Amino acid sequence: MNSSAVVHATAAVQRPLLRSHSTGNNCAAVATVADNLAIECRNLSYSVKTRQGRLLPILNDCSISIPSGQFWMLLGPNGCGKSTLLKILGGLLNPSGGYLRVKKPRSFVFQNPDHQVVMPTVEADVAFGLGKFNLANDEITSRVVKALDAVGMYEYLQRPVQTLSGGQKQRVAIAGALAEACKVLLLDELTSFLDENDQVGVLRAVKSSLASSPGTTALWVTHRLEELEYADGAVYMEDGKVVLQGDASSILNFVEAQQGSYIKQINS
Ligand SMILES: Nc1ncnc2c1ncn2[C@@H]1O[C@H](COP(=O)(O)OP(=O)(O)OP(=O)(O)O)[C@@H](O)[C@H]1O
Repeated sequence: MNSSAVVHATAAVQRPLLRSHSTGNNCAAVATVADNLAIECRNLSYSVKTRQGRLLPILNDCSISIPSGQFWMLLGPNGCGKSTLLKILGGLLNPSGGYLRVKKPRSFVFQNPDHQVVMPTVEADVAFGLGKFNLANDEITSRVVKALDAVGMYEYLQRPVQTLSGGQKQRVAIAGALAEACKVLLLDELTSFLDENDQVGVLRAVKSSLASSPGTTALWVTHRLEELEYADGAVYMEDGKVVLQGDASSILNFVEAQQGSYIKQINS
C-alpha cells in the first residue's frame, strides 16, 4: 500500500482524539509525495467564521517543505498560528485553501502529557493503537519493544502509567506512534508542562526515534529557542504567515536578531 497521500482543501474534517493517534487513512485523495519531502504545503490558508458571520483569517499563504527523515521545529510568537498549522498537517482541521501533501501514516502528539496515555501499563498503552492492524502477538510484542527502546523507555514496560513523569508519558505517546510505523510525527509543544530534565529527555527521545526509524520525520512546535540545537531545520511564523524556513542555525540567528531589534525599540 502506498504510504503517501495528498490532503486537498476539501477533505472532510477529522475528529481529534486525546492521545497520539494515526491519521493515515481518511483523506480525500491519494497521490505520491516526492520521496525526499515528508510535508509540503503551498499557499495554505485557514479562516474561521465569527459569531457575526465574518471570516477571520488565521493562516495566510503558508508554504513549507520539510525533507523526509529530519527533525524540524515550528516557532513563532504566541498566537501566530503554529498549532493551527500543525493541526492542518495532522488532518485535524481542514485548510480553507491551498495545497497540502503529508506522508502517511502521520501521528499527532498533544501538549498535555495526561491526555496522551490511556491504558493502565506502558506496554498496554503502546500496544493499544496496534489493535486495528490485526497483527500476531509476536509482531505486537516486537513492535512495542522496538518503539519503547527507541524512546529509552524499555525498562518501564510493566510500569503503571500513573507512576510516570510528564516527560515519560510523552515518550510513551511517541512510542505508540512509532509502533504504528508512522512516517510523520507532529508534536505540539510537548515540553510546555515539563521541567528541564524531562524536556531534554523528550527531545533526545525524538532524535533517537528518528535515528532508529529511517525515513520518519518529526515536526515539533515550540517557543523555546534553545531547543533549536536539536533540530535539522526550522520554520518561523508570525501573524499567520510563514516568514522563513531553513537550517536551524539560520532561523536561530534570525529570531535572535529580531528580538534584539525589538528590545532596542523598547529601550529607545
Ligand atoms: N476556532 C478559532 N476561533 C477563533 N480564533 C481562533 C480559532 N482557532 C485559532 N484562533 C486564533 O488564531 C490564532 C492562532 O492560534 P494558534 O493556537 O494556532 O496559535 P499558536 O501560535 O499555536 O499560539 P500559542 O503559541 O500561544 O500556542 C490565535 O490568535 C487564536 O486565538
